[in-house]
Amino acid sequence: MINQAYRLIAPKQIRTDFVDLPIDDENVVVRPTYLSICAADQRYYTGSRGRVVMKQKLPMSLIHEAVGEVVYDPKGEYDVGTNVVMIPNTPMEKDDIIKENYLRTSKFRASGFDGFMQNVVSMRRDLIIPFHVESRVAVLLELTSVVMNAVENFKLEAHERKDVIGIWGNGNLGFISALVLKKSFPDTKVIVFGVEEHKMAYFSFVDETYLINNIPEDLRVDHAFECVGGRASETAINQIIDYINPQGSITLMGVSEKPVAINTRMVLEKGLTLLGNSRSNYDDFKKSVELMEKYSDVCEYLSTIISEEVVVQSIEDMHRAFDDDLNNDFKTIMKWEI
Ligand SMILES: NC(=O)C1=CN([C@@H]2O[C@H](COP(=O)(O)OP(=O)(O)OC[C@H]3O[C@@H](n4cnc5c(N)ncnc54)[C@H](OP(=O)(O)O)[C@@H]3O)[C@@H](O)[C@H]2O)C=CC1
Ligand SMILES: O=C(CO)[C@H](O)[C@H](O)COP(=O)(O)O
Ligand SMILES: [Zn+2]
Repeated sequence: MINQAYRLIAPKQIRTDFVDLPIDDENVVVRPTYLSICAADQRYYTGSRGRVVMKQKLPMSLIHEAVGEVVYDPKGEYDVGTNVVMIPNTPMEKDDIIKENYLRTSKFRASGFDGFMQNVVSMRRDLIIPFHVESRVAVLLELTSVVMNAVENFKLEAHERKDVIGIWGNGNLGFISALVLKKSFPDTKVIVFGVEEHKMAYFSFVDETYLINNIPEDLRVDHAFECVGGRASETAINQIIDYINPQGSITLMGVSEKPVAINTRMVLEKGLTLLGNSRSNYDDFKKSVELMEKYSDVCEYLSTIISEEVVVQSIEDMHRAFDDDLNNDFKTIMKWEI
């Protein structure tokens, strides 16, 4: 079967490629319905990954945050029309110790192989999960699963005193991290730190918010989540080091193109633990689906960070979505009608 893949071939240039669609019993054909733009997609779209990496990765369909509906299942396990989330991490082997989203042999959609900007996607049967919430909110499942991965790691590695958790970064990742942490640790005080005052208004469910240039001198957190990324994560991580109690854990999630200089002398002096977190696996998605299906308020809060919904019926609409996204406070989603 011939399929259309909308591939980035150079910064801000998208081409329609006609590709063969693999169909066999191990795959289910899914038609994307909603796609959501991640900062990682923007780094490719705007070409800010640098020439060497761009050359290695392109041409490539973008987007790794997507839901869709089943259009064909050779084994008949899924009814046509079933809403499913598509898991972007594609493990090529099993490992008893290392999580599949960290295995160097795993492939990841829109990071070296085609993402979900396609007419239909042939998905491995073990990489789709049905859901029963609004699709336009369910499209945030991937980002939620990334937080689930990080919170699971935090539960395993951080000491048990969790009176105060600080989240640096009042954007998409910080918002969902705050939401999941409040549900996971209802007795813990969750404080969000950011730059823009107006974005703090979205964080009505957390205990306190502070602008980073107006933090009380004596404020302390037991643990912290860094949800900033880019060059700004250097400032954020060093500020966390200043405000965290000894032997606290710092959950690192922000992606930076360049190495980040941090105050390692104080990391040693306070006996801090740095936890690296990236992407997610099937179980993290399963927990995210259960979270959304169990708590209707979670879906309501998540819908507040959908800044714009762009109906995509042409390549021009795709460009508009990516261009608008650069100025949107939170998430830009695409209603996929091409
Ligand atoms: N580890 C993983 O698997 C994943 C990582 N990410 C990464 O996480 C990072 C954040 O993504 P996302 O939330 O979508 O991005 P956003 O831009 O939505 O959020 C970042 C937020 O941090 C704020 N900020 C900037 N500087 C500071 C600072 N010094 N202290 C506190 N807050 C600050 C920004 O404010 P302002 O906008 O006003 O500057 C913004 O609100 C990115 O690098 C992204 O690639 C995303 C998904 C998965
Ligand atoms: O956004 C993410 C997961 O949701 C990851 O940060 C992203 O996959 C990293 O990929 P790349 O190395 O291609 O930037
Ligand atoms: Zn992402």
